[in-house]
Amino acid sequence: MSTPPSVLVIDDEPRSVEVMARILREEFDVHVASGAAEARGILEANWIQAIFCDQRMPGLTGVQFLSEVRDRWPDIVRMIVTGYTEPDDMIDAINAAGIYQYITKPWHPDQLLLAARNATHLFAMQRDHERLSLELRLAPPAAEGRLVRQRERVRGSYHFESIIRTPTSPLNETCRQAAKAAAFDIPVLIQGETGTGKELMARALHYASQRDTGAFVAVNCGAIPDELLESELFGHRKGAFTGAHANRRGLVEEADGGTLFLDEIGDISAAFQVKLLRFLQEGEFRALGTNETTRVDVRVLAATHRDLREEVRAGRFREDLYFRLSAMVLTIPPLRDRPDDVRVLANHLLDAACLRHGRHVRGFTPDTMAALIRHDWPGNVRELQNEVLRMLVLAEQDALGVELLSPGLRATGDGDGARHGVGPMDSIPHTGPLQQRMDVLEAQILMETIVRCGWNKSLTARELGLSRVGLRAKLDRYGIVPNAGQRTIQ
Ligand SMILES: Nc1ncnc2c1ncn2[C@@H]1O[C@H](COP(=O)(O)OP(=O)(O)OP(=O)(O)O)[C@@H](O)[C@H]1O
Repeated sequence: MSTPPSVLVIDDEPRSVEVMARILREEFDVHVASGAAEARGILEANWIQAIFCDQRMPGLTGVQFLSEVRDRWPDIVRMIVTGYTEPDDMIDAINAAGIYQYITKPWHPDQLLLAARNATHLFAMQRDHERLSLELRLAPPAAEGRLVRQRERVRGSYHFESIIRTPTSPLNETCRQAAKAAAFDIPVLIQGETGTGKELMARALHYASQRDTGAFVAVNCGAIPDELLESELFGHRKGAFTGAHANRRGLVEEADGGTLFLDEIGDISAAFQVKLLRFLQEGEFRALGTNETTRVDVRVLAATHRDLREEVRAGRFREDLYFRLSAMVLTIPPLRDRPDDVRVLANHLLDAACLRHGRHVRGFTPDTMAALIRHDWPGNVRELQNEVLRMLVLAEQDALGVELLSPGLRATGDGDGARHGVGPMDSIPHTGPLQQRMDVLEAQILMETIVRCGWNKSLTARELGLSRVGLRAKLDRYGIVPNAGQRTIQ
C-alpha cells in the first residue's frame, strides 16, 4: 500500500488543531505544529505536500509564514485558514504570497478534506510536470525518421548548456573558448583530470559545429592495446591477422563527415603515435591487410588527463603530433577548484538519478551539502555522480543526511553545515557594498534555479515568485542567457 500524502496543520489553538487533524487523518499523514518555529522543524525533517496555516499566530501572521515557506519549499501547496471575511488588502496579501486557497472558519469537514485532496493532487501534478520537463531535457522529442531521431536525441543531450555550472564558474571561460572553437574546423585538445567532463565538452563542441549532422565517434585509446587500436581505428581486411574472419570498417571511416574523439591520447605507444601522425598529416589511411589508401574527412578532438606538454618535454610524446592535435587547447578545471559548481551539480545529478530510478527525495540536508562542497573530489564529477547515486540507493527518508555519505566524506562533513552557512552565501564576497554582494547572491539564486528548471522560464518564475517579465528583466540584468557557452554575469 502506498503511503498517504503528508499535510501539516499549524494553529496555536490546541482545540482547532486537534479537530482538523482528526478529520484529515482519515486520508492523510498529518503533522501538527502550534507555531512557526515548530512548523519549520517539521518541514525540514519531513516531506510535506500541503499546509493549512491559521492566519492568527503569535509573532508573525499565517501569510507571512507561508511566504517564507514559498521561498524555502516552493513546491508545497499552501492554504490559509482565516477566522472571518478578510478585507481586500488581506486578499491581495494572500495572492502575493502565492497561497493556493483560503478557508474561512467555520469550515465543514468535507470542505477541509476536499481542499486537502485538491492540494496534494496539485502537488503531485507539479512534481510530474517537473519530472517530465527534466525527462524532455534529457531526451528531447524526436524529429522524423529513425536516424534523425537518434541524432536529434544525442544532439539535444549534448550542448554547452548541458555542462552544468554556476555563473561564476571558471568553467565558463573554457565553454566560451570551446564555443568559439566549434565554428572552426580545427583539432582541439581537451585537458583535465579524470571525470571532469572532457568527453561531455567534446560532444558539446561537435554538436555546436557544422559537423553536427555527422557522427561523433569516441575511442578510448588508453584502454586498447596497439594492434587492436590500429584495427579498431583503421579497420582490417579478411585474413589480415589470425581471427580477422571478415572485412571490417574502422572507426575513422565511421566518423567520415563528423568528429573523431580520441580519448586518453596521452596513453598511446610511441609506435602508434607515428601511425596516427601519418593519418593526421595525410588525411588518409590504410586498413590492416591492404595497400589501398582511403581518404576521409574527419575533425579530430583529443583528450587527456596528462599534462601533454610535460610528456613532450619528457620525450614520451611526439612534439609534431602534439602540435597536430592542439591547434587549440581547452583546460577543464578540477571540481575542487570550483566548489560552487558542486552545489548545482549535486542537485542536478540527484534530479537525474531520481528520474532514472523512479525515486522521490527532497534533497540534501545542509550538512550533507557542506560536506560535498568541502570534499576534494579526486574523481571529479564522476565521483560526485557515484556518491549521489549511492546516497539515493541507501536513502530511507526524504532528506539525504550526512549518515548516507561515504566514510571519507562524512569525516570532513559532520555537523558543519550550519556553522559554515551553506548556500549561495558561501561564494558571495565577504567584503564590499551590500548591494553588490546582494547582486552576486541574486544572480546565483537565479542561475541555480533556472538550470534546475531546465531553462524553462515559466517554471523558474513560478518557483521564484516572479512574473515572467520580472524574471526576464533580472536575467537580462545579469547577462544570464542560455546561448552556447555564454552563461556569465557581466
Ligand atoms: N559540468 C558537468 N555537467 C553535467 N555533467 C557532467 C559535467 N561534468 C561531467 N559530467 C558528467 O560526469 C561524467 C564524467 O564525465 P566525462 O566522461 O565527460 O569525463 P572525462 O573527463 O571524459 O572522464 P575520463 O577522463 O575518465 O575519460 C559523465 O557522466 C558526464 O556527463
